[in-house]
Order: sequence, then C-alpha cells, then structure tokens
Amino acid sequence: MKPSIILYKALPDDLQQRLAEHFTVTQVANLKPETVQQHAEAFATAQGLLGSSETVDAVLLEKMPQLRATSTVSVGYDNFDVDALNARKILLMHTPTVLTETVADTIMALVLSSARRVVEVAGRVKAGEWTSGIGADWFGVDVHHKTMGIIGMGRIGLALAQRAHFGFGMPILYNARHHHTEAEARFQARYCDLNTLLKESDFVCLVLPLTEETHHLIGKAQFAMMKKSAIFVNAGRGPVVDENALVEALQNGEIHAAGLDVFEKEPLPVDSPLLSLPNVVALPHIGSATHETRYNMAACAVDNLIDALNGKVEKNCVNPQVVG
Ligand SMILES: NC(=O)c1ccc[n+]([C@@H]2O[C@H](COP(=O)([O-])OP(=O)(O)OC[C@H]3O[C@@H](n4cnc5c(N)ncnc54)[C@H](O)[C@@H]3O)[C@@H](O)[C@H]2O)c1
Ligand SMILES: O=C(O)[C@H](O)CO
Repeated sequence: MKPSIILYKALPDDLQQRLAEHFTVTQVANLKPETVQQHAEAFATAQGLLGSSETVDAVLLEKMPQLRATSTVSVGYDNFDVDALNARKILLMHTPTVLTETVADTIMALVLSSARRVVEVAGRVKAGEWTSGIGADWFGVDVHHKTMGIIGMGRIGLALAQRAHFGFGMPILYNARHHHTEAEARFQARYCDLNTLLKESDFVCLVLPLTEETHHLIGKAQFAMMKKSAIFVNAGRGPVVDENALVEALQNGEIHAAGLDVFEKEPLPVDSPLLSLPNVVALPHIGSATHETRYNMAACAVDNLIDALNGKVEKNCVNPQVVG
C-alpha cells in the first residue's frame, strides 16, 4: 500500500502526478486547526507532509502520529519546530541551491532600485511629472565600486558577492559565523565583525536565516552605526530586523534608504509606515519567485519527500541525524 501524505500547496500537474505515483495524496488548503479537524482521518494516518509557509509546530504534530517526513518548498525553515520534529525523529527536507541564483538576482534588484530610485521615479513618470529636463531631485546614488557588506555569507551571500564583485567592481565585506575561504579567494571578500561591517559599508545586505540568535540582530544601535548614506537591504527574514527601529532610522535620516523583500509581519500591513516612505522599495517576498525557480523548488520538494520516505537523506535534509 502506498504511504499517505498531506499536500498543503498547489503544485504543477506533472508534479502532482509524480506524487500520486508514490503516495495516496490528500490535498488541503492550509494547516489551520479547522482544516486539520475537517481532514482529521487523513492527518492521523499521514506519513508525509509537503507544502510551504505554514507553521508546523508541536500542536500540529500531535494530530499526525504517523508522520515520518516533512518537505518544505523553501530553503528557510524557521516556521518549523525543529526540536519537536527531532524529538519524534521526523525528517525535515528543504530546497537549498535551486533558488540561490534567483534570490541573489532579487537582492541586486533591490540594491539597484533603491540606489537609483527606480520605483519612485518611474512612478513620477507615470504620474505625468516628466514635463521638462530632469534636475537633481530625480538623481540617485552610484552602486558600482561602492562597498557592499554581506551579513550571512552562505549560498545566497556567495552568489550576491559574485555579482557585486565581477558585475559592479564592489569591494566586499562580510560577517558570518565562520571565515569563508571561497569568498575570500574568488571575490577578495574581507571578513569583519558586525560593527565594522555596519560602519564601513555603503550597502548593508542581510541574508541570514531567522533563529533565536538572529532575531532582532539589527536594531536601533546597529542602524546608528551605519553611514548616513547607507542603503539597507533585507532578503533574509523580516524578524532579523527590529522594524520599528528601521522605520525610525529611515524617518530620522540615520540611513539613506532601504530595499526590503521580507517583513516582521507578512503580508506587510497596509498601514505600515514603511509604505509611506519614498526611500523604501518594498517587495512581497519574491526572492525566489520566478516561474523557473518556483517550479524547480517544487520539483525538488517532491523528490525530497520521496527520498525521505525511502530513508534517503544524503542531500537537502536539515536533520539527517534522526535516522539510524
Ligand atoms: N527573500 C526570499 O525569498 C528568500 C529566499 C531564500 C532564502 N531566504 C532566506 O535566506 C536565508 C539564507 O539562505 P542560504 O541558502 O544562503 O542559507 P545558508 O545556510 O547557505 O546561509 C546562511 C548563512 O548565515 C550564516 N549565519 C547563521 N547565523 C548567523 C549569525 N548569527 N551570524 C552570522 N552569520 C550567521 C550561516 O553560517 C550561513 O553562512 C534562508 O535561511 C532564508 O531565511 C529568503
Ligand atoms: O526560504 C525561502 O525559500 C524563501 O523565503 C521562500 O519562502
């Protein structure tokens, strides 16, 4: 008999078919308590769980006593209670690598659009304000050859450094838990402590996961250390930044501008002060959102679940130690 799984995300038809070849699939809209109750029998017997963005905590796991593997269509897994999964020896699979280059492209888009005020001035053109030669009130600031500081030199940080170094001639500073010899050798990236990075960078780019350690890592004191001309970019996770402190730093001119793909609360509330600041480019968490990459992530998550339920955890597994 095929193992049963819960699918809580719409997938392309061919991937849905691939899942159905291996598993008995129950598709649900989300993992809200009402949904779980409505499909109680399917949750009670499911050995696998596949989807993205929803919270998977100890309360949900209690409803899934047979669960052996979860597969998220994302690289970040801060929405999972990993300790609770480990305690039950449930595997957690994720999708690193397939999205790295696309997310690095998005970060460069934020760097360029916030520095050159692309969104703001394009809006002025559409509003009919381009009626004569433009003056300095339409100008931005240069990106090329400015110093880029990268906080979190992992897969995406490295792909960002490559773009900034080879494409824009930017000196790279980075902060991470360990020295990154590849980044140092290929891009002459210079390791520095967080405070030095904040003080010396023209662009401060955050690509950190959300953990207990990184929660509100960047707050009032950190914005105060940045240059007044600094542009702050966050494409890691919203809660790594104290958003009230960010708003204050932007309003008080402590930093020049911000490019943001992630927020403390998503979707960003429509009354967020960030939305009324002209020096903010706000995106709806689209780091990996291209047709190609979202397909590849979904395909990777499907393969990951098939592998995990067959005991294969050589790649893309967050907690391989739970088997054996
Ligand atoms: N905006 C988006 O759509 C989007 C897309 C993909 C990933 N992300 C986020 O980006 C994160 C990074 O992805 P990745 O594939 O590069 O992961 P990764 O694991 O390769 O890199 C993360 C890096 O952060 C470092 N790090 C962790 N804690 C740190 C700390 N306290 N101080 C300094 N460095 C620390 C790690 O050592 C690692 O080098 C993901 O966890 C996710 O939250 C966002
Ligand atoms: O972590 C990721 O893969 C992205 O943020 C999408 O959720």
